[in-house]
Amino acid sequence: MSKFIDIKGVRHAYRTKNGPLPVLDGLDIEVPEGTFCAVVGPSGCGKSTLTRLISGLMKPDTGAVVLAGEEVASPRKTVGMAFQNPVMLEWRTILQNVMLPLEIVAPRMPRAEAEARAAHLLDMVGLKGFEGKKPSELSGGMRQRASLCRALVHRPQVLIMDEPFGALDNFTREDLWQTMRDLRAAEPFTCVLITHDLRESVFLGDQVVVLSGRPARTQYVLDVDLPADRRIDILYEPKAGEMLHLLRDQIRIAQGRTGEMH
Ligand SMILES: Nc1ncnc2c1ncn2[C@@H]1O[C@H](COP(=O)(O)OP(=O)(O)OP(=O)(O)O)[C@@H](O)[C@H]1O
Repeated sequence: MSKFIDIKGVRHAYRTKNGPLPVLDGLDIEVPEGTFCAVVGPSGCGKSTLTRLISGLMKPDTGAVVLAGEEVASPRKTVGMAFQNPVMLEWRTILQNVMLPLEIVAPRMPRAEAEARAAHLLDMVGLKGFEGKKPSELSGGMRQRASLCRALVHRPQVLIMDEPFGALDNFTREDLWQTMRDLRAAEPFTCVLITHDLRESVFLGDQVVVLSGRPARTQYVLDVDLPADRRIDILYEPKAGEMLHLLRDQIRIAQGRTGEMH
């Protein structure tokens, strides 16, 4: 499969008043089209910086981020983003919030078509009947579902998610993982997910990239050889268990804690 996102030899340092702070140092990630890449690594290693580079909000000092054959040099309209705390506009209904990217990316799309597209996605994530509610009338999990719809409404080339389920309780989080799986099955997209949750990375990922401690390089890449229509139960099976052990060991190495007991 061709690489859709190609991150090659990326190095980056932030300029701070105390001098340069190297954050990424030798990052190589290849994400084939239509696949899901989960990125894990120690706290503060540079994961969010990576999302800024892919979305074109920043350019690396050296190396390149190539998206669909083109080097990313400025912010992209064809990227959808979802974060831990979805910012929803309280004066707009859920349907109107979900439609927002279409107003920016496809301003000529007839309103009825935009509404139908947004309503279809809300239906898919189980929010049929909530289209007319205001964001504050929804639970955190429901708001995150709506935020996923908003990130996907304009059919982005790439969906970037930075800890989108981090603030949710375990059961809601697992529900959302299954929603993600169903959304992908219905409308394939290429995705990069930043997460601290190894179970999440194995359940959702086609590959899991482990970053080293700061400055981060690509330390390890795990191919998640599990069926695409996986169910939560699969996480309790030996194959997934082995992957989770391996990832935990890799995180320990990334944290520089190789000598510790398991
Ligand atoms: N704009 C900035 N200017 C200077 N330093 C920054 C800037 N943004 C991030 N940093 C620093 O760069 C390092 C990496 O930050 P980043 O947010 O990418 O890490 P992260 O892996 O996403 O962190 P976490 O796991 O805690 O979410 C941190 O030490 C952070 O303080």
